[in-house]
Amino acid sequence: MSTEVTVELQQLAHAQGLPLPAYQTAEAAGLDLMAAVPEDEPMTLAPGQYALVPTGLAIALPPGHEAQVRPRSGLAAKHGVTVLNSPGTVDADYRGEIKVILINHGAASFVIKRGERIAQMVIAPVVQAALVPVTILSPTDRGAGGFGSTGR
Ligand SMILES: O=c1ccn([C@H]2C[C@H](O)[C@@H](COP(=O)(O)OP(=O)(O)OP(=O)(O)O)O2)c(=O)[nH]1
Ligand SMILES: [Mg+2]
Repeated sequence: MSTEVTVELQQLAHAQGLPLPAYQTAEAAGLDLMAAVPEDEPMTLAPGQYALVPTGLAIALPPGHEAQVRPRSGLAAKHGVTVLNSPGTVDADYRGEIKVILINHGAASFVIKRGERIAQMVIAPVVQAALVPVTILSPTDRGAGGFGSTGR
């Protein structure tokens, strides 16, 4: 079973009437985020275009956690629509509206209607680093090899 943390959720005025995000299945990792665009003003992404899409939601995460804004595979597979900065990072101390930067890599225009599930949000623990400046790093077998150094 997955672990559970309590996250305060604020539905902003322009999201009133939309359902709150919910896990779609028992072990789902992500909460679907909905577009809080006006009912009479859907947003259209022309091919190659990107935009900041409002969700009408703000959250207060417990310290030591983040929310990752990730694409929905269905939108990517069917329409070429994805999250431009994926995974977007929502910091635990952010109290503003969560927004999704959607980009249309598809060949056709993509219309985002109010309530459309545009991305998903995964809550995850965060480890902060205590950085220790050194002149020489501890050695390993790999060393500086990378980018295909172990062969194909
Ligand atoms: O997809 C995203 C990514 C970020 N944010 C919000 C929450 C996050 O805490 C804040 C800052 O995000 P980030 O650190 O990625 O952006 P930045 O360009 O570094 O801005 P800042 O200087 O405000 O940190 O913006 C979103 O709503 N959606
Ligand atoms: Mg930042």
